[in-house]
Amino acid sequence: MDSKFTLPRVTLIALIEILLVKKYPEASPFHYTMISRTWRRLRNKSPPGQLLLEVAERTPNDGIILVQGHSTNLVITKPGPLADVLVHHPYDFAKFDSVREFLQQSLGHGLVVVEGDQHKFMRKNTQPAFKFSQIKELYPMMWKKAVAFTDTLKGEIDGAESGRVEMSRWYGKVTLDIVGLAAFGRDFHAIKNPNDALDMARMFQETIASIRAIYGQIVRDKREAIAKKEDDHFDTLSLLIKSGNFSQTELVDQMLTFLAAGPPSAPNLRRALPDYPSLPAGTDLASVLEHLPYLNGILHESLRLYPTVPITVRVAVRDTTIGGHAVPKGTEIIMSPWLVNRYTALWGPDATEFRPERWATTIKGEEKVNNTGGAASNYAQMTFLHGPRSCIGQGFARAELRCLIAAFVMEFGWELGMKPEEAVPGGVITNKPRNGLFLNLKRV
Ligand code: HEM
Repeated sequence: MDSKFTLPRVTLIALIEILLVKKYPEASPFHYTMISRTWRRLRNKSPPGQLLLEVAERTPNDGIILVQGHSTNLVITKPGPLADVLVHHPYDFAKFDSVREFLQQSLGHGLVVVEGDQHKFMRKNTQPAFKFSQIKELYPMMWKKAVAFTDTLKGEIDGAESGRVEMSRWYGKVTLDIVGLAAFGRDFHAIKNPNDALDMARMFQETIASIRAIYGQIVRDKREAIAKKEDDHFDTLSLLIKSGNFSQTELVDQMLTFLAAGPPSAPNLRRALPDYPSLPAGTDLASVLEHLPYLNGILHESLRLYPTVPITVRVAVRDTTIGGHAVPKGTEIIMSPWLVNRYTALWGPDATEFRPERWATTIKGEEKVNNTGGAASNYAQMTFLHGPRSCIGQGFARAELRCLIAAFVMEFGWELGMKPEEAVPGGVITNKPRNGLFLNLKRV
């Protein structure tokens, strides 16, 4: 990277720097650096967000790094400024029109896409479907699907004691099944029948129009069932219809949004679930799984180090402030869960190490789950963002991952089934295994 700093480049940077300080005198207290847009090219060679992390690690900063390309960008790195953007005045910032237009093609006017008052209204009316008591009700269904997932993996190794399996294909399908049941009360059976006509992952690529038609029908069916009082389900769609706040089109858009968002990872377990795989009547699975320190440590640590959304970008829609500094309308704001989640300033020198034990605290000789991973601020964990534009499905996603990890470790031991250097994250908008994820599974 240092070789990029040739004399003409440094001169240019210095010139831009002077102009910037003139144009934004209030920005002068920022510890800032000038970064050329050519870094974008470099970024493609490393996981999205990695370059921003390297910039932050090299640049002393108080939470905001000014990056000047053809427009002014602020990279937000620390809790105070993150809280300003995400929680204190979130509606001063919006997604880029181009991003929204792109998402709109598949998600219509779903929650991810809308802004301002429309977002406030929709969020308020969608939130009840995702509250804790609601998710608790979904645990047994998620568990059933997690066990079906392990059965499918056993089939993949032809019932043998061990075998090599590409995992990402299957977790996409099982999360689709879980979201299908949770959102519509409908089982797509994607995991059992890879060629099912309702295999949404494939259909998304084929034609959005036909998906909308199918969802339209599902919504109409559900409305009819509710009208005839035949529906007593806890699924999200039932709750949204019953709220009376959404039109037919809005309901279809929300459903598309949830399905697109779904797919994004024992001994104590055996003690906690002695009758595995069955759950004796009355088992409070949510409270069993949420209190296992190591299971939760693995879950939190995986989400921390491999955030599904590595970078998210906003634009200031009015003159505003961040961290006490004036930020003019039009300024671009870059927030990177990849950067923040791995930043030594927030996590210490072992920031990039996978250490599930950081999420457990020993109290009176007993290991208890903690929800900070030892970081001083909640904002050090940005996988689901924070505030009114945070992931509304985060409790749901954690619950489903707890079930999937638990059922998986009850059935299998594993080793990496590919070269370690090939098991790397990639993707442009979302993080996923660049070359698939091959594991050598061994029945336990
Ligand atoms: C590990 C799984 C998941 C991760 C890491 C994740 C992460 C995120 C992130 C980072 C955002 C904010 C995106 C941005 O503003 O740039 C988001 C938004 C959202 N997520 Fe998730 N998500 C996950 C699973 C889910 C699930 C399972 C659902 C629904 C069932 C869901 C529903 C949504 C919705 C509706 C939004 C938009 C919220 C709003 O703008 O008000 N997500 N998610």
